[in-house]
Amino acid sequence: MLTRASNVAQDDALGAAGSALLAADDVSISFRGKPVLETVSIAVHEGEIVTLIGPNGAGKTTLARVLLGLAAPTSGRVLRRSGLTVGYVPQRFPVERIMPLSVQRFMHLNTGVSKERALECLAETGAAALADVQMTDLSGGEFQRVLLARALARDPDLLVLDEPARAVDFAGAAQLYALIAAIRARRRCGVLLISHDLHVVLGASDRVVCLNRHICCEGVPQHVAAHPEYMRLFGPEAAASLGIYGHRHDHTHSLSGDVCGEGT
Ligand SMILES: Nc1ncnc2c1ncn2[C@@H]1O[C@H](COP(=O)(O)OP(=O)(O)OP(=O)(O)O)[C@@H](O)[C@H]1O
Repeated sequence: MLTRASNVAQDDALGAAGSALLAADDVSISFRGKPVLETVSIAVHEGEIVTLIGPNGAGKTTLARVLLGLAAPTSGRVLRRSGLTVGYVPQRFPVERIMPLSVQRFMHLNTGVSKERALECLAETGAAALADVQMTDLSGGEFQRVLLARALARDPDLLVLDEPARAVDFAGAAQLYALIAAIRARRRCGVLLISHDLHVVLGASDRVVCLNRHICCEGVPQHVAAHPEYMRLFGPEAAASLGIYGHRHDHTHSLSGDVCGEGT
């Protein structure tokens, strides 16, 4: 359940950020006097996948939390489209190991989602067969699909996914990002992704924002991959490898990741 920071404006001031669903405007935040974000502006629009990348400790999760109203910025504003529904999958989601909890029960826990809706959303993320499995028995990739299904059950306008491919191998990460791209194509929701899996995730992104306390560079993946600031942060090898994986979004994907249509 989201709480709202006092300076989240739910108003028409989004004009400043165009048709954004959610935007940060010159946001700064410090913890115990240590600056973590400095004058950061970012916006996520309907139907686009924006990926936030940056080294460990760059402030990515903090920025997501500020955008969601879970942390109050020291200065700057967060602007949210009126009535916006957000599905948030945080980086860590501890599941009580002592208490038995099936996937089906987890889907209902504090959500008020019906059994049918829960099963529909599990099917959408390819996790329908897991409904009776215990949460503690899920693999890393299965766990992420269940978390994603739970976020989708809110019928969100915007998905915020913090490191969804953490604890997932390379092939599993590619499948997961194909799934996220397919969900975006079907639902036309906005997606804010936080990731370290640069060469997989950049191919699934419309826009990349490279953060290291401040925004170092941003733009379409190819632009960011060639940017000197990106190369400085991640090294020329990382930048070169992106050329192999970059693709234009001129098609959509099925749940299995297969190309299944033209023109997203
Ligand atoms: N509530 C807090 N109190 C104090 N310091 C914090 C708090 N939240 C975050 N920080 C600090 O802010 C910095 C940025 O953390 P954050 O988790 O946003 O980075 P990140 O880019 O998401 O990192 P990672 O890629 O390792 O997950 C870190 O130095 C972290 O210790």
